Amino acid sequence: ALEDGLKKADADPSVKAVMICGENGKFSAGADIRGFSSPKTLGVALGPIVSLIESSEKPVVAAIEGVALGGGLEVALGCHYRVAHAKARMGLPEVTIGLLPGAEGTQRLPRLIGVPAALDMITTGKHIPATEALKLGLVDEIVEENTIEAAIRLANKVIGQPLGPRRLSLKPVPKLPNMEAFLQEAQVKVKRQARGFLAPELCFQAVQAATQRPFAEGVRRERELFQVLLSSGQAQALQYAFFAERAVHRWATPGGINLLFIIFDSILLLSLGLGTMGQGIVTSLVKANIPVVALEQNLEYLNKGRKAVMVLLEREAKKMEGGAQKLDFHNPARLQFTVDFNLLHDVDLVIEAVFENMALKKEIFHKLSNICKPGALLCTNTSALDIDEIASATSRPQQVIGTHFFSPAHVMRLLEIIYGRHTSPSAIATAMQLAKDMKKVGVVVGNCFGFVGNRMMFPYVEQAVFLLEEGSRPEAVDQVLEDFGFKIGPFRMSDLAGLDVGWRSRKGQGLTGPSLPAGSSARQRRGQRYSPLPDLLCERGRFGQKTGKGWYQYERAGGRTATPDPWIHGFLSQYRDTHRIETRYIDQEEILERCLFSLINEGFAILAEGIASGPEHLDVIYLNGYGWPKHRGGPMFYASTVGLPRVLAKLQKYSEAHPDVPKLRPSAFLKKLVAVGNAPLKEWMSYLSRQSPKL
Ligand SMILES: CCCCCCCCCCCCC[C@H](O)CC(=O)SCCNC(=O)CCNC(=O)[C@H](O)C(C)(C)COP(=O)(O)OP(=O)(O)OC[C@H]1O[C@@H](n2cnc3c(N)ncnc32)[C@H](O)[C@@H]1OP(=O)(O)O
Repeated sequence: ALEDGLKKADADPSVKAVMICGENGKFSAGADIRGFSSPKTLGVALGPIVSLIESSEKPVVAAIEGVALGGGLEVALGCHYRVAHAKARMGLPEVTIGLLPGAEGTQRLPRLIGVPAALDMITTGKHIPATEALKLGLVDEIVEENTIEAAIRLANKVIGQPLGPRRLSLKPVPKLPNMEAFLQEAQVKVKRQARGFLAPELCFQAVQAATQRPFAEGVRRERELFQVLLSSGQAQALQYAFFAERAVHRWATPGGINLLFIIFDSILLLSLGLGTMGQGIVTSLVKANIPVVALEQNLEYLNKGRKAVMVLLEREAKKMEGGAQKLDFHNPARLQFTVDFNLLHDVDLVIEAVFENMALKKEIFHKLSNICKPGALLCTNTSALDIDEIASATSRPQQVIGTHFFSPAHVMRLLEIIYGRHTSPSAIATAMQLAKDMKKVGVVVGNCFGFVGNRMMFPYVEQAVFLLEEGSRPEAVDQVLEDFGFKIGPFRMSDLAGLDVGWRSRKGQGLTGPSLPAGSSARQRRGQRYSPLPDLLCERGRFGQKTGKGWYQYERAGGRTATPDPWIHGFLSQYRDTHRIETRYIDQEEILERCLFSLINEGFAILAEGIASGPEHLDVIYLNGYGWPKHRGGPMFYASTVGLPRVLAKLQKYSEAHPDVPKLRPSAFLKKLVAVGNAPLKEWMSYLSRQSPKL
């Protein structure tokens, strides 16, 4: 349509200028991402159309409203002038779906805004607001009112002016005094951050080509690099992740109810407990512009919590400086701190974020149930506790729901939303809307120990520790998983989170500590293999970073630089001698497979039990809450790329070698999917004959 329109305009002498805009207040979100997996649509090349726009003999003005992203912004870059609405956003987000701007954007953008700014936009894919675009010179004008009228005004004004200087392909890339050194440094940074993710590096190479070659040759290079990415599995994984994130917004209860109207504007929210999680939750709520009351049990905790929240909010306000939105946190109507439980009468929604202890939570929910107004929704922030048991302490279990935030709660995007046996659809809808307003990804899951994310994490961590017993070292296991793409491996993660957290939970479950029955075997619990290694470290005061020693040693208590610890190596070998464990060399493949396939196996069990409604839900949880490398699409997508028969065969092999480890025993659902001929991921759920009552 663009091509036809331009040709018509060129041929019609009564047309003096052209304005390009989008429909319904949006310029363009770029190419249809679904089209990248269908070879038919790839024949339509956008680059030549952008060139056609640029070569027009009549001035072409882009009127940018809403978004101009990817191919959409590339179209705008072909125009001779760009006018944007003040609320518009622009960006080249192709890198986030595993690609690079493939319609000459990598060659035009550096010519317009310079290499450093272009490189930043193209390698990160960030969206920038119109105000920033104006400062960078990406747009010529921003308007508060009618963008289209403003663009037409500008078009009329420039009729007859020379177009040569407005054609970006004819401009040289602005020089930097130290271009070579700048590029070298930028490449090192991109490589370091990418950890096996191809697109940022190829984006870099495309921009580098703009600095080294004439425009046409740069475009050729851009196309070559685009093709490399297009055929890489990484682009498919990221595009799957894009749609998976949107699919989790669609949820349904067992009765098929999936949406109720929630009016959320005037909600007053109460956050109960101002520990680390509470502080992050309050910060996120203020950022989402939701009026919030923060309640603590005594003044000492309240003042400590208030101080910490203020530090976080000041930091957030700094980050938002220059943007359209301001953080309003000094206004008591938006944020107040109190120890007065009477304020509970007025709130519409409570998020309880006290210590992870069932007795304490039940006591609090009993109190909430008595004080809060009838319609108020009661959310509990828990990472593993039974929602039904917490709800049983109230007279309104239909309004009790789990909201599992991830630490730090003002940074992490994931919010697991856990419904109990009695939770109503409107409670789920409200929690989902809250997630959206907080700019988080809400994923609705069923109620079981550890819910989805932590339940899948347990076998992964368990395998990592078993590997140490059998002969590996913390740094070897971490290295394999970090090479796979995780930001940090399981042992570095455990040191960061604190080994005492798991220790407390295992004591609570009677797996260690005083409640462990006398005469229990050191390495068996309830007939299954158990490793006491983490408990032994805790007994020696090695809690990780906070004590300066854990699976690694640190420069000091609270230090962050992990160094392999010879003490741990000696301790492990003594442990193996004591328990007569034969030490063997464990290769990288076994480390990777045992950790990942046991996690994936649990994922299949979760799907079969109806705890989550599809593999996309599990993948979105892992991508947004557990640092799973985005370019691998999430654990279940990864399993589909490895091939389910291979995953099954490996689990069978490891399970035979370790018959006392139930989490290595292949799930019946995985076996079924292999038996029906390695069903594609999209069809997995159709092979579950009977939906579990949990759905
Ligand atoms: C003028 C362009 C013509 C293109 C011709 C094709 C030629 C092909 C030649 C290749 C040359 C390369 C071209 C270019 O360099 C490559 C690209 O442009 S890749 C695409 C880049 N764009 C993006 O990555 C944008 C992705 N979208 C978003 O960031 C957000 O969706 C949004 C636009 C900011 C809107 O956010 P929200 O308001 O929160 O809404 P949703 O996210 O829920 O989206 C609503 C709905 O729309 C679907 N959707 C959004 N963008 C795309 C897209 N680009 N392709 C397909 N579908 C898209 C989204 O999935 C939602 O639908 P649902 O999944 O809920 O059904």
